[in-house]
Amino acid sequence: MSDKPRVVMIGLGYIGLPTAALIAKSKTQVHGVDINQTVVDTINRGEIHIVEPELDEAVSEAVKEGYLKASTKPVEANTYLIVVPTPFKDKNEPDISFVEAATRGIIPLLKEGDLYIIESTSPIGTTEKMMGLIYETRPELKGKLFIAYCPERVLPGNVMYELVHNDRVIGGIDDNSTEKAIAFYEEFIEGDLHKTNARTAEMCKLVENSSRDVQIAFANELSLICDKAHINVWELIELANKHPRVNILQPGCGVGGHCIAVDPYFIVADYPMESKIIGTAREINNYKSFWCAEKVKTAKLQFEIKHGRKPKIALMGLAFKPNIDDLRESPAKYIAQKVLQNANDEEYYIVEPNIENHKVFKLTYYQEAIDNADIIAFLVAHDQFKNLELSREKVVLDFCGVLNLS
Ligand SMILES: NC(=O)C1=CN([C@@H]2O[C@H](COP(=O)(O)OP(=O)(O)OC[C@H]3O[C@@H](n4cnc5c(N)ncnc54)[C@H](O)[C@@H]3O)[C@@H](O)[C@H]2O)C=CC1
Ligand SMILES: CC(=O)N[C@@H]1[C@@H](OP(=O)(O)OP(=O)(O)OC[C@H]2O[C@@H](n3ccc(=O)[nH]c3=O)[C@H](O)[C@@H]2O)O[C@H](C(=O)O)[C@@H](O)[C@@H]1O
Repeated sequence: MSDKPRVVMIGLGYIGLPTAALIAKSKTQVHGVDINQTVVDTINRGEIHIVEPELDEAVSEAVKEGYLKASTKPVEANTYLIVVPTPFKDKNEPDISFVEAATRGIIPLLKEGDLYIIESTSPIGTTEKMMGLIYETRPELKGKLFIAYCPERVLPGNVMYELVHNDRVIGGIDDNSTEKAIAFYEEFIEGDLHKTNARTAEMCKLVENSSRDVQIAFANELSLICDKAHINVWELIELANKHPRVNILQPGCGVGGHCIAVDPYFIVADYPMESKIIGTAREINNYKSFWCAEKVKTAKLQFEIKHGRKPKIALMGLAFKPNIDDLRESPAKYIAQKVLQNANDEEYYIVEPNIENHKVFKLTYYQEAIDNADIIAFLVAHDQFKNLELSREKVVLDFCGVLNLS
């Protein structure tokens, strides 16, 4: 067993578990903590509870070699990483209660010289707040701990690669904390490690995702304008992007996932007067989902008037983005819920090729839906939906450009 610092990783989800496995790979003993007993048991069997390429081998090896163990309670270590959820509450206010609970859980274990790092996406000032909480409970440790914030930037689906190769931004509550955290990450990260302070690092994460949200909002706004102007928005963007300094993103049926659709609110909640573009981008991206649902309803009515019968409608995709099975904050799911409200289930085919069963939606195989539907609404540009043969009689609503991008 190694003499390197023992690490406690609190939160063993989409980010905490891959990170724990990566640290364990460098022969550092990692103690993973999760409040979910099923998660803990699964990991201790060397198995995983989430879908992420290459994670199963990494966890199985780390557990087999004895470098990764999980439990529901933290143990004494030298380094503590907080990687728990940071959702939002009503009125789009950030909820840091998980970070606080995780921090409270380790306060009794802390000793002089320990390193405490928050990786959870957090509103500005969270690291300072947690420092306050720690020193309020353990005043004898004041100034004797290293405290830092280091946001995670990995893209789901490519986590094992990006964990190692992405650059990281590391901000301590003082220079010594930053240096100590850099020395820790240097052990297993190959990307460049950029030094800053905790508040800037917190803001940096929020800004990265807000920037993407704003850029997608621009594309979604264009799609609304182009719909009225009878211009193919996909062709338009492709042409505009031929300019050497223009790079417009793709419109879709809204922005989903528990990061880009959430994190910008962490800025807006604290700085509502100053964050006009960020707030408006959120509104545009949310509105785009509503607009798509209304388009489906209108197409249905028009069909009924024209043909004197109710159409069969296929909703293609439920996930929050292409080729994944994650439905968190999914605009496609929102649209499906919206159009199914007060509708007869029999009128709809719901298709999600990355999921076998869903507890609310009855799922249909995509080819069956395509063959039998009168109206086909593409909500997510899954690979399976590309290059499909569609009869000319069908009404096609391509909200995600899957037919144009094929
Ligand atoms: N999933 C992603 O793509 C990315 C997520 N992030 C951020 O990383 C943080 C974690 O996200 P995920 O790993 O996706 O969340 P997750 O929901 O997959 O996992 C979090 C885990 O923490 C556990 N947990 C909650 N409270 C706890 C506590 N007090 N003690 C111990 N365990 C506790 C939960 O049971 C869960 O297993 C969030 O702040 C998120 O915004 C950042 C970059 C990418
Ligand atoms: C700045 C950035 O690229 N952040 C990444 C993002 O991951 P996520 O999977 O949520 O991002 P994404 O692929 O842009 O998808 C978000 C949403 O935006 C939509 N989307 C994306 C690109 C585009 O041109 N048009 C569009 O409509 C997607 O369909 C999806 O609904 O958020 C992650 C996070 O913070 O959890 C972060 O680690 C990732 O690096």
